[in-house]
Amino acid sequence: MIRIGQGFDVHEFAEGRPLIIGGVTIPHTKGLIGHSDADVLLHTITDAALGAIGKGDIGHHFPDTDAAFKDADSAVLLQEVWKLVEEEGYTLGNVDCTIMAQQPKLAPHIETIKNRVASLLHADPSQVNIKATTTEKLGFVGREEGIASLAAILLVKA
Ligand SMILES: Nc1ccn([C@@H]2O[C@H](COP(=O)(O)O)[C@@H](O)[C@H]2O)c(=O)n1
Ligand SMILES: C[C@@]1(CO)OP(=O)(O)OP(=O)(O)OC[C@H]1O
Repeated sequence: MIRIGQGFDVHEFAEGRPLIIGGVTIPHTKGLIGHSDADVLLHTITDAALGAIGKGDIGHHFPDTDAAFKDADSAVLLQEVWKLVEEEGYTLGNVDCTIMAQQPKLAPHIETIKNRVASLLHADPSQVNIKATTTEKLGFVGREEGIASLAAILLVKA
């Protein structure tokens, strides 16, 4: 049995915030804001996993009106969702992600992010692919107002 899911998320930049992507703190002049730690990549993967098992979205499971999730570590939220995935009998086939960021340059951090995501999904790094792209200075990403992210995930059950 296989199940496919996709995810998309956007977070806005603000001064004085750490930039956390894929559970990794990336040195930059500003970070992303949200109710949680605003880890745009982990939110995208969380939504893709929930989509694959037909269980709604991140805001349904962790409402941004609930103080319990204020400044939440998005790695913990993903781990909770991954428990649901495993309870359904699925493991990761592969996940492919695209991060849209004009700045900072993410290439030096991709390997670290990939290893961290693989560990959160109880998978081998070869099952995780992380890509980065600018939007050629166009739109909100191009104006460095925020970062967007996309993911496609395949779950497999023996
Ligand atoms: N934030 C980013 C964006 C892109 N990269 C790397 O640069 C390559 C070229 O980007 P284009 O937007 O011009 O296609 C891209 O393939 C990534 O390898 C990056 O490291 N960080
Ligand atoms: C993660 C949650 C919960 O803290 O808050 P945000 O950091 O605002 O992120 P978003 O991508 O809007 O997803 C759902 C939320 O309920």
